[in-house]
Amino acid sequence: MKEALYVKDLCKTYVINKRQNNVLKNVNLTIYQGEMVAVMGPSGSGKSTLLYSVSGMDRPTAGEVLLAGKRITDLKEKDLAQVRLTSMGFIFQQMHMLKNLSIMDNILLPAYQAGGGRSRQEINEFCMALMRKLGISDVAQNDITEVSGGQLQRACICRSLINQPGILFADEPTGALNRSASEDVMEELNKLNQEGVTMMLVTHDMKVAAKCSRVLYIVDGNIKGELEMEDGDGQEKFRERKLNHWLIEMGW
Ligand SMILES: Nc1ncnc2c1ncn2[C@@H]1O[C@H](COP(=O)(O)OP(=O)(O)OP(=O)(O)O)[C@@H](O)[C@H]1O
Repeated sequence: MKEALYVKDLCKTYVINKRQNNVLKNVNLTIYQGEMVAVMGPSGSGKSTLLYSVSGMDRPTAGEVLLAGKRITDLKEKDLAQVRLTSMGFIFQQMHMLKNLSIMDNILLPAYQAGGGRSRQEINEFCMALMRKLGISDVAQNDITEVSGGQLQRACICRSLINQPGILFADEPTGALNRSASEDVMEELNKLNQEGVTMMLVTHDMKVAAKCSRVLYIVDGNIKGELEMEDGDGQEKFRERKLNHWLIEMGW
């Protein structure tokens, strides 16, 4: 299996008023292509910090990160921004969409910014296909205030995929959604994963994590354990029970 993300001895320390807060302490992990990995753990354990540090949204204090075999830890900001734009997709709980643009224009923007070999027509057609796939083509021309939370999150997923990234990072992708919208969004993410999109997502939601192929449990800046979900685990309820037992063992 090919490595999508390789992380070695990753440390992140925040300094506030001369006081050091060692949030990540020598984290090691590998995510293979095609995996869907959930990161769980208590509040303040460093889940979001880990996601931001491995995805180049934030600079780690020490350690190295390889994206599809390429070291990104010491890239200059401009080069790192290009890697983020072209090789990574991001989905957040708070959807960072631009207010004066339509849903479709918000999705298109990163593709126009990235340049590359695709013509505007190719990009537009790809965008339309993504919106059809995620079931939001009928709201393509709506303003971002004229759609539901679930539709907006689907638009964010389209935007995260517009540059065909090697890996998707998501921080509480269903955190702002009600149960039914959350289930729909997870179904879409699962489908994308089955089509080969690699994902790393932070979640507090057991139902969300139970749909992933592997779960990492982080405590106080270290990965305390990991649970592999076997294909044969099949049934949703069975997976949830298996995860629940394991989380209790982890001290959740
Ligand atoms: N930009 C920052 N500057 C200083 N400290 C920060 C910053 N971001 C996070 N921290 C601190 O790092 C620690 C871990 O925060 P982080 O957001 O990674 O935790 P988390 O596990 O994602 O928590 P939650 O589940 O509550 O979202 C916390 O003590 C937090 O206060």
